[in-house]
Amino acid sequence: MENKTPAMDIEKLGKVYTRGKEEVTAIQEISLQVPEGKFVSIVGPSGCGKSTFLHIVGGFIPKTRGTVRIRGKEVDKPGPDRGMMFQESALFPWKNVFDNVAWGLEIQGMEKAKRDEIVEHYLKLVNLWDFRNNLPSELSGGMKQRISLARVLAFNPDVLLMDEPFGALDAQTREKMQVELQRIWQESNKSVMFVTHDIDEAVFLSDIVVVFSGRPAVIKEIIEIDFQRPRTLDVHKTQEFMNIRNHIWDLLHQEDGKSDEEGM
Ligand SMILES: Nc1ncnc2c1ncn2[C@@H]1O[C@H](COP(=O)(O)OP(=O)(O)OP(=O)(O)O)[C@@H](O)[C@H]1O
Repeated sequence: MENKTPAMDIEKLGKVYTRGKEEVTAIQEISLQVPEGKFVSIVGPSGCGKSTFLHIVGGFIPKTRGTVRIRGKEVDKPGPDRGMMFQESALFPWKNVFDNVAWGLEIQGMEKAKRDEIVEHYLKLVNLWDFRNNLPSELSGGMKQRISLARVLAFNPDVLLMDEPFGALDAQTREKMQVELQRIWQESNKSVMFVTHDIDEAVFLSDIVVVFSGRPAVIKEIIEIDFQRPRTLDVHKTQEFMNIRNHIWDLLHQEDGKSDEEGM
């Protein structure tokens, strides 16, 4: 059997937060392997530890136990091999779209000609090249998130970590962004770990959906989604999609109250 190094390899990860004298176990123990090029979503009850998990993989917060490897290399702090995207776009309001995407490359010391070429490539990939001279305030929420995505991709990270990136968008824009993200992901060929509250979003986008239990998080189930790509929004109407969605819904509702009660 082929034995390829996974893009992300999380082994026996545990996280305990300390609040004064109190200890909060956010993650009991999670092991997860994300194969190269796959799109993996994480869903789970509110407060179960999804963001904590993603931020540990990103190296933004320290783990208590376990190991995180990106393409076989152990990591415990942020690095250019991991690109992170959040719910809010965090663009510089005083810089135009082009300069927002160029910024990270500029501080890396990349020469201008090369930088300009990369920025043009990614702004075209997210279909916003015509808006390169606009300020973020002149753009819609969906456009801002596409620029954030262009900015992250411009760094050419090995893996993309996304924490509810469409959480602040209206339902229709959100669906359009899912279709766009699928296209961009297929063209860029990255491995993705995507945290969402939205079951439909997870099923539509993913090769694999990982369902977390209530806090402290463990993996409740790993579900493979094998609808053909590229998927269109019509896939929502198929019986198979509805069956998977209902199954995940049942798994999450078995967990009702567990995280919130303890997490208050
Ligand atoms: N800095 C912190 N200090 C102490 N406890 C924390 C800290 N950050 C998160 N927690 C606790 O850890 C648990 C998991 O939080 P986390 O934000 O990872 O969950 P989540 O599943 O992403 O939540 P949501 O779905 O609501 O976004 C919660 O009980 C939260 O209160």
